[in-house]
Amino acid sequence: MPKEREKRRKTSKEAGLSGAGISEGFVKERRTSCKASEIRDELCQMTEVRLPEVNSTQAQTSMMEVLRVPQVTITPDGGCSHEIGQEDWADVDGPLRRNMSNSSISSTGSSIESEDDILSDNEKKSKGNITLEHLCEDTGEQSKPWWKIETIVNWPFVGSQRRNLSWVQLAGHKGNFKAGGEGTILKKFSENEKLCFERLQGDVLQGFVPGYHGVVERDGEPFLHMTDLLVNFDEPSVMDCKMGVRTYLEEELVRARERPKLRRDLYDKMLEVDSEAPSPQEHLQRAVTKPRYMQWRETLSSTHTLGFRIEGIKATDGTCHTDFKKIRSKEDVTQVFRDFSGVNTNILNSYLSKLVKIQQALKSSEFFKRHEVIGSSLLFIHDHTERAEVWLIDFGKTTGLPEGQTLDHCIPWQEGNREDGYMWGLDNLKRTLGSLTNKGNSEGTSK
Ligand SMILES: O=P(O)(O)O[C@H]1[C@H](O)[C@@H](OP(=O)(O)O)[C@H](OP(=O)(O)O)[C@@H](OP(=O)(O)O)[C@H]1O
Ligand SMILES: Nc1ncnc2c1ncn2[C@@H]1O[C@H](COP(=O)(O)OP(=O)(O)O)[C@@H](O)[C@H]1O
Repeated sequence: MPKEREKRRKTSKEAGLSGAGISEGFVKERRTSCKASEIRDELCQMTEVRLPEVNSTQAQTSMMEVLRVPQVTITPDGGCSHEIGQEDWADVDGPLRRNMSNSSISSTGSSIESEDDILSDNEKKSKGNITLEHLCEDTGEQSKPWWKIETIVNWPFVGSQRRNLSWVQLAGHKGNFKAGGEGTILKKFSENEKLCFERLQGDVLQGFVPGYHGVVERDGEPFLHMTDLLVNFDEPSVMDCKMGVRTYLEEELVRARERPKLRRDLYDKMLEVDSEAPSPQEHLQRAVTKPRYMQWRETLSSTHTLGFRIEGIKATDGTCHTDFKKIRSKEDVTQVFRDFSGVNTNILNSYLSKLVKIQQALKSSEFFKRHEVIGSSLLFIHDHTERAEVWLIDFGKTTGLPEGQTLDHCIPWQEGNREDGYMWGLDNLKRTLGSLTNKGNSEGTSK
């Protein structure tokens, strides 16, 4: 695997409602400077903005979305439409196709993509219940680490460990996880995620992320060894919420401009959801760039409107659902939470108090202050005992800022400021859950 790809191997995620579903502070801030129509026009000029068709009742919300997250459409010539040339076509359909999708704008930041990048979504994306393979022999030893760094931990694997593990993977790429020792899992190595785990040790957020046990090698491949968060639950219900107003790194945008790469797999994924989503040019080239795909996904879902989106759910009946791409409005998101929690107020209150603790920890976290948190998720887990927990997972695209720079995580993103809207999304998530527990809400099934 090319080194660069390992660095940014998708392990991904990230996020940000007020009563009106929109940050009032932000709206006020913009109102003082100019009218919405002027801002829109300005943005449309600065970037190629794709405004969704809206009816009058949606208009204000949609406008605010546009204002909060500028849409930057990357086209193959770096911003302007152009006729697709022979070279581009070769990239899309020819022998270079493998390289094409592994552009410098891929999630991994690699300039050469691996074979799995040309697999279809169904082939490469995990959709729920899986069996984790156990790569460890019962020798009581792990294979000799190839990794020369000192963070490798000799984790004491024991003979009684399970060979295979029924597990739930609601997002991410297939094959990214293996069973670890008792109560642990192995995730495909990413230098970036490793750095984050190391920096999180000792930070106030440590208690809110999976326990980290270092890097281990299995079958010649490095893995991050971490606690399986499902382990103390009995047939858990699980939800993955990807946090933030943006799901791609600024550097991916920059690279896409400098060296745009067309991806047929992302075009195909777009078509599966909405055959009218690609522009005429994109239909012609049968490919889109990754930022274009990611921005389309953000606008289609609640990422832009609420600063978080639902990626996947394992429901109480054991079924898994990952078809939430068009869950966008506050009402739709709330309905998904209603179904997920069964409107059990004990569970909802536990989730809420956990979110409050997470928010407090985030506010004082040095790690959070100094990182652009992209593609990270909050993992909600509860079971029939009404135990309910929330953890932060997936730091594959969480990136440290230059020395001295910090983020607010609430102010709107503008290219260059690296803001991610995580806190705004968390606020909206709390409001969504809170709306289901309001006193006087006859739906509550307090037990
Ligand atoms: O959810 P869908 O619509 O399938 O789109 C996926 C997700 O955004 C992945 O993020 P996550 O893993 O956080 O869910 C992302 O991986 P990155 O996080 O590596 O960017 C994939 O990029 P590619 O792997 O480049 O296709 C992208 O195709
Ligand atoms: N430590 C963990 N414990 C339990 N489940 C986890 C853990 N980490 C990840 N998962 C599961 O795996 C899925 C994908 O995880 P993630 O870290 O986002 O992988 P990727 O980087 O491939 O996107 C999550 O949606 C969740 O279901």
